[in-house]
Amino acid sequence: MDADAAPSTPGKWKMEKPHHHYRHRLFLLHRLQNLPKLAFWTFFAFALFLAVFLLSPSPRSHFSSGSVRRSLGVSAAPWGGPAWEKRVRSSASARGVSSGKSVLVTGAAGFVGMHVAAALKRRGDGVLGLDNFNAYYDPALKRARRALLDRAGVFVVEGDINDAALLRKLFDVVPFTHVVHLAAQAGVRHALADPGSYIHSNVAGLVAVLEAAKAADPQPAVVWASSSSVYGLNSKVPFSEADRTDRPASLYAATKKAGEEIAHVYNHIYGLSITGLRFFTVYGPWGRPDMAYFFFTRDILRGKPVSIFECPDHATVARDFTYIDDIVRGCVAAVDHAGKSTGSGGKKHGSAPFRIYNLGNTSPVSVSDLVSILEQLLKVKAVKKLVKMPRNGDVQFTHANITLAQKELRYRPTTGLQSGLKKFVRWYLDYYSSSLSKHGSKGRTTN
Ligand SMILES: O=C(O)[C@H]1O[C@H](OP(=O)(O)OP(=O)(O)OC[C@H]2O[C@@H](n3ccc(=O)[nH]c3=O)[C@H](O)[C@@H]2O)[C@H](O)[C@@H](O)[C@@H]1O
Repeated sequence: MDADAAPSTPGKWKMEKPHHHYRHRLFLLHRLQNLPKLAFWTFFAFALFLAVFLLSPSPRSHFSSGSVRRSLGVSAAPWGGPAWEKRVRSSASARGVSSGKSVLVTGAAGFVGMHVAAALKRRGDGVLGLDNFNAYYDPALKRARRALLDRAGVFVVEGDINDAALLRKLFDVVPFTHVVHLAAQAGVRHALADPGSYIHSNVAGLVAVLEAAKAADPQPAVVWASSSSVYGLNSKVPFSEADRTDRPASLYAATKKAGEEIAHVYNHIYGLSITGLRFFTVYGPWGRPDMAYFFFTRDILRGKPVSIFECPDHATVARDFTYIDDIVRGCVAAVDHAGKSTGSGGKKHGSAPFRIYNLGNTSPVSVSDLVSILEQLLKVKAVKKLVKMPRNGDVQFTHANITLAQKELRYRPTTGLQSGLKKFVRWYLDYYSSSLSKHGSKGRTTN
């Protein structure tokens, strides 16, 4: 017996007795007598295995959970074929004498994804988008963002980041230099309702993307979206990258924190260059309808009450709201400063950059001030309800220290909340009213 395999509590196993070849012969005899039975059970086990194999999902959906996909309303679009590959290649090809970057943007039909993809394309990079168009919020808004990218020359492939075969195919067709990974299950409070979707997208999905990047030749550099929410219950302000992030207040935050640790592993083992960006409450035109500034605007216009959270001691709840154009500049700078991955064939050949930056605005504004600005811009008085902050994963306060991003990325936010919201409101009125006139009273929904 292997000494290491022995139990630590003596007397639980009986030591083997001698004369074991005599017992072995008896055992063989017994087996021979039972041969018909044995054949039956072998056949039965094989049939069972075959049935399970045939009924199980194909390897294409290896990482995906069918129920999660269905609950999110994700539809798998067909992909592949010479015409599709041609479109993928052409979208991902850098134009003229640009830096020659070829970037895969995941979550390209999302808020930040659309803006980043458009900005990279504008300056001449090749850009391919990927998005699963799930129904977490109005997919029509995502399709409108896709139409905008389409006009800009960016093809958005419809597919899930958990589809390992699709990712492999994309890397086979295009030697991407960079991946900007923005696909995620966002929203702090929704994690109470659908925890599985956060694990599916932010943990399993991130691993699927890093697996594809690690296996690609050449390996791309990866820039991805973490979140200010990783600071959780940290009370030291402003939040610096070196501060504690081991006390998340929501499952969303926990999955983003897990993502940072997972990213470290892929950098350490496979030599992937990885930059994590901690976004602070990003807002602006083409934003997300699940965010407070967005649905406050809708509710104020409809005369519906808006709930303003406050802490039990009446302390204000505040956010370091950051305008989308500032975030886009931060993302593009992160791409340009990413440095190279060093691995090939799944092996690391030297150390590669591993970085984390805060991208915030550095001036927190209370939620009640946010509502006042909206009232003034919309010229409508809000019906305000002060509500004790529910225990839903929200934290009281966020405030970014951006010294590191300033130094290394030359990141300098320039838009204050008042002027940023002005641009958002202009877009909102235009987007929803033009839709109203096009589609009659049904209009666009902002769910
Ligand atoms: O910074 C981030 O990393 C996160 O920013 C936002 O999360 P959050 O800051 O909670 O943004 P909102 O959901 O728009 O909430 C903004 C503020 O309004 C408050 N709020 C929200 C809803 C409500 O009904 N009333 C209310 O006062 C929240 O407590 C929060 O202080 C995004 O939703 C996350 O996806 C993102 O990762």
